[in-house]
Amino acid sequence: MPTDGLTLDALTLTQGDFSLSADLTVPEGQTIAVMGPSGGGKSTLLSGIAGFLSPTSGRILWNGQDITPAAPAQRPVTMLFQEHNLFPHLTLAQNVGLALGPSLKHAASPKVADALSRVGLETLGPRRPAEVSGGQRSRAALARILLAGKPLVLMDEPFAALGPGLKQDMLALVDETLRAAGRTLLMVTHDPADARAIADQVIVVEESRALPPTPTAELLDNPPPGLASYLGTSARARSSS
Ligand SMILES: Nc1ncnc2c1ncn2[C@@H]1O[C@H](COP(=O)(O)OP(=O)(O)OP(=O)(O)O)[C@@H](O)[C@H]1O
Repeated sequence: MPTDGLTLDALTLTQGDFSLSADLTVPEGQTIAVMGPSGGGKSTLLSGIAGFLSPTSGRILWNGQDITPAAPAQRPVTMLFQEHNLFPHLTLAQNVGLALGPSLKHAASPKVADALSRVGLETLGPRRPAEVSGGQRSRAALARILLAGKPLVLMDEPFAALGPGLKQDMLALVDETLRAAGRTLLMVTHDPADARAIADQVIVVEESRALPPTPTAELLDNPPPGLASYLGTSARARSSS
């Protein structure tokens, strides 16, 4: 079994009477789209990897090291939710500075200025989240992830609330900045266009299983029956464009 990257070794995750199994490896540095029908277990998978949900069996390894017993903060993992988790009473610089520790003094660090400039927010550090646009809030959340320095980044439909143009811009920025930083990204999305835009491979989550990653074009050009019916005609329309 390869040891570089994320390995889910005979993993079972359980929520109520729902159970998800996974036995797969994600190579370090890759961008992976996580796709599948609603209720299939995509968020359950991310919660297990992040450590919010303890597995009922199996192990989670990062670069060969067993992280299954580690608390979320001790894992090499950071997670971005749709609402981005910015504190409304703090400035963008203070929010980004939290990646360096709980003191608000980190807002003045050159590292925060650098992270803000990498996402195009160099002048907006003093503003609060309510004083910037939705796209700019997404950028601030991405800056915090870049600064946090964790090698594995999880995103659960991160930009669903943005309009299509803005979403594309954010995906391009995520791709550019996380790849440059050598991060491994698992991103839940319902949109095959998102996967085609940035994902090297896709993990399909359906019928209580997370399947091993498959190269994006190969999978979306010829989806297995379960994924094809979930994607409907949209995947075919996009694959021919
Ligand atoms: N806290 C919980 N307790 C019991 N069952 C849960 C809990 N959270 C989720 N489930 C169930 O687990 C299954 C998988 O849910 P999950 O949220 O992982 O799916 P998903 O693929 O992310 O769906 P969606 O695309 O709709 O967000 C569902 O059947 C859901 O009802």
